[in-house]
Amino acid sequence: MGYTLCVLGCGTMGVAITSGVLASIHAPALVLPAAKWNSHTPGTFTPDPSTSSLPSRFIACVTRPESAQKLDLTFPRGQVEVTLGQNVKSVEEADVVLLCCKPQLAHSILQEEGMKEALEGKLLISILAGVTIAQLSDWVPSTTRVIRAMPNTPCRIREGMTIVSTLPPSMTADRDRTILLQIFSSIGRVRILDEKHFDACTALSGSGPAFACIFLEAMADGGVMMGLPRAEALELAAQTLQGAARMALQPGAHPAQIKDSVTTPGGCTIAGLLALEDGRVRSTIARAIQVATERASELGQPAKK
Ligand SMILES: NC(=O)C1=CN([C@@H]2O[C@H](COP(=O)(O)OP(=O)(O)OC[C@H]3O[C@@H](n4cnc5c(N)ncnc54)[C@H](OP(=O)(O)O)[C@@H]3O)[C@@H](O)[C@H]2O)C=CC1
Ligand SMILES: O=C(O)[C@@H]1CCC=N1
Repeated sequence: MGYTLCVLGCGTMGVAITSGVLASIHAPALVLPAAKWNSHTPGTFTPDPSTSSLPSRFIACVTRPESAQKLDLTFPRGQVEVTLGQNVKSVEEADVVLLCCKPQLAHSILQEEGMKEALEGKLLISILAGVTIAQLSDWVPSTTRVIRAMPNTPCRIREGMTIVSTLPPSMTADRDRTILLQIFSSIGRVRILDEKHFDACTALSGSGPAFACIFLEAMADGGVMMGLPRAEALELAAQTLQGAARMALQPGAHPAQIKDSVTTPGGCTIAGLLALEDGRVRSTIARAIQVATERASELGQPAKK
């Protein structure tokens, strides 16, 4: 069942999702760790190994010629139709619309002349931070099925984490559900959560790659301080974080247990851990998630007077 996906606002995330999905179509046999986690972890979506619920045609919308040129160079030749200032026509030609613009632009884009008609009867998946299903539903025709997803940049390498908002009863067993879950499970791990959790998910997994990279860079800096070459320090830090994260995702694993298993009594790990605790690293990181959640809830909302 082929269908057309229109990426309405194809910037960082539009590219990440489209590239990941294209890779999964063109290398479907590749079983990624994220796909394995999906199939082993209760509550996550187990993907259908076939790619039949993935799009057969992609349209990517932007407004600036330089963005269009960049997309033409980014996507493999002929796999994505890049359109410039043609949102309505692109949505008309699509079956499913993936809204990936900035939160503050959603209202004006969805109010463009002819957009309402173009969206009639279609599935609209929004990845916008802060913009609620209620807001989006107000801006589109009543026949448009609106759902939210919160992916992250690792979707580009098919190691994403995507939260999908709880599906309305009308969507629990139908084609929309299959399409939605197949898209995001083809590019990483997927979990369904109530929309009330979306701002926290935006902060934790949406913004999370940035927070993780601060920690990663700091670890590498420490290595450089102690004489390691920069490139090796970065490799050690990244692979170590990846390994620890993958251990933490094993069934029954707990980060405290992993930490304890590294911590030889009287050894160097406990010395380093105490230095981290002196720097209040846990509350600093947790507060970052809190502040980012609060900020996420403001995005796409009318400015306070
Ligand atoms: N970046 C991230 O890690 C994550 C972002 N998100 C959400 O994803 C959304 C996009 O973020 P991100 O990809 O970082 O943003 P970008 O700025 O990279 O992408 C936005 C895209 O929208 C296009 N655009 C702007 N105006 C219009 C218009 N009128 N019509 C059509 N396209 C338009 C831009 O192209 P041009 O300038 O050429 O018009 C650009 O390609 C945001 O809502 C964000 O909250 C969610 C999860 C993670
Ligand atoms: O910073 C932002 O607002 C977006 C949402 C999550 C990640 N990037």
